[in-house]
Amino acid sequence: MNEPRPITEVAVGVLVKPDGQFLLTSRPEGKVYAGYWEFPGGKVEPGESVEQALARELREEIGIQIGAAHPWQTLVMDYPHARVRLNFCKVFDWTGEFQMLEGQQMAWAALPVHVKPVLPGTIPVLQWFATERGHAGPTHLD
Ligand SMILES: Nc1nc2c([nH]c(=O)n2[C@H]2C[C@H](O)[C@@H](COP(=O)(O)OP(=O)(O)OP(=O)(O)O)O2)c(=O)[nH]1
Repeated sequence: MNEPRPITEVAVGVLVKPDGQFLLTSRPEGKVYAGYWEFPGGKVEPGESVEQALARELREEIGIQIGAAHPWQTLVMDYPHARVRLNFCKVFDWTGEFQMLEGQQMAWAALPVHVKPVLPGTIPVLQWFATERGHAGPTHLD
């Protein structure tokens, strides 16, 4: 049997506003899946917890300071370029102005999501939201 591919831990932030809208950002030029929409986050560095990595990534990428990160769901994705474990955390509190420090775009979204394309690893999150919110019908546009 083949050895499983090594897994890269990724911390992902699901920022939710009081009205239920959630933040999506586009992947910057130069990264794999450039232009695809996702929840902001990035790889956990050695010695960091998921919560620490999330706070760092959101500070570096979108310029905000987050309050508590609430672990929500995890998902392993096997991409051609990597095998990743996405650690999705909900975040309800943050301070600072949003700044797209890597030239991304941002969008506050609701179901169904209108920005496209969305990253494959983002689609299950939209389905979790749909279940949580009793949303029927498509979660995003193809
Ligand atoms: N941030 C984020 N990454 C996701 C999501 N869904 C998903 O499959 N991924 C994948 C894409 C990448 O393979 C990996 C995240 O790595 P990344 O390239 O964004 O991480 P990073 O900011 O640390 O990048 P770098 O230092 O390697 O440039 O997780 C998502 O919703 N958000």
